Amino acid sequence: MTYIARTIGLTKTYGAIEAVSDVSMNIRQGEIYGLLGHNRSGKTTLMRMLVNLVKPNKGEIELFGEKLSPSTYEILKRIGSIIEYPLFYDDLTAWDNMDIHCEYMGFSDKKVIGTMMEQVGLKDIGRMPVGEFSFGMRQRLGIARAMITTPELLILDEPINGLDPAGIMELRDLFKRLSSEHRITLLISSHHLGEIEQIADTVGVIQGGRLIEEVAMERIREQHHEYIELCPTDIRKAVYVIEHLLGLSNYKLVNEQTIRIYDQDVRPSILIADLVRHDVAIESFFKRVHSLEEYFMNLMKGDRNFV
Ligand SMILES: Nc1ncnc2c1ncn2[C@@H]1O[C@H](COP(=O)(O)OP(=O)(O)OP(=O)(O)O)[C@@H](O)[C@H]1O
Repeated sequence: MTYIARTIGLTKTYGAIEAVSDVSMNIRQGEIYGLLGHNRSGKTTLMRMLVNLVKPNKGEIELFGEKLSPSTYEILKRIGSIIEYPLFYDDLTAWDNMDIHCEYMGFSDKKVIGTMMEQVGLKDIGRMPVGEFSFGMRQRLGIARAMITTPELLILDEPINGLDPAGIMELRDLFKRLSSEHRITLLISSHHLGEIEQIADTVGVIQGGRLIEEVAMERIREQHHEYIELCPTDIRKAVYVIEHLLGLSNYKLVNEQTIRIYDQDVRPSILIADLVRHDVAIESFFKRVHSLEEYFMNLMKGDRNFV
């Protein structure tokens, strides 16, 4: 397993506040890692430590397999980040802003500006002053700027905050493209469960500075699919009919009264009709939809700050 970034027991305190508490996170190469947590849960502090803007009190950070130290410089060039609100010279065009940034970075290949502007969908409006940009356009320009050095890891703190639905959709597509077409690893923080759920391959849930969960979305989806639960009057007969006459094999006996059917293409009304047709009476029945939201809500113990 190749990890592009790892933290081991990372802790940062500000006076009496433990902003980040014993966090061990693992970001795999090429994935979109969603860091989910409500306000003041420690997301920004964690990200700032990853790029050496804040020094941890305890713990270690490994980037591209190398241990980060206060004097690390070279490996940080392989990372692009927007951790603060991206600032630009508003009177200058997007293109000029990018150009100035290239000079500042000592980066000579300006052709790359065009490529980056195209990737974030701003090529045609590169000559427009940034002051006339919408919030979403500024965010995209910020991402283009963070990508100018073609980073392998892109760290974005709450990039969709304040965007309208169209802007959110555009950024979501951009993130997916950066990950799938350009093989860039992304670490994205958000307090929007729905957003993280849609884009992330791995989700890290941070609460009160602690990483309380780190899990592949695929695993959560596998574990939380829907099922039909029914209590027939004669469970043996019901099992016989379900297995031999209806050909369903993905079921489980929960106890002596209850059966759960996990086959996803079974329509409840048709199942009941089929069972009744084979003389199996049903005493109770319900369809369970265990949503991802429910999973995370349980994890956060009903923390309603998530939307
Ligand atoms: N420079 C600082 N000095 C003192 N306390 C700080 C500092 N930076 C962060 N904190 C505190 O650390 C905790 C975590 O803050 P952090 O900004 O990392 O959380 P966050 O999840 O990014 O929240 P938000 O989305 O509101 O920025 C908060 O209680 C915050 O007040």
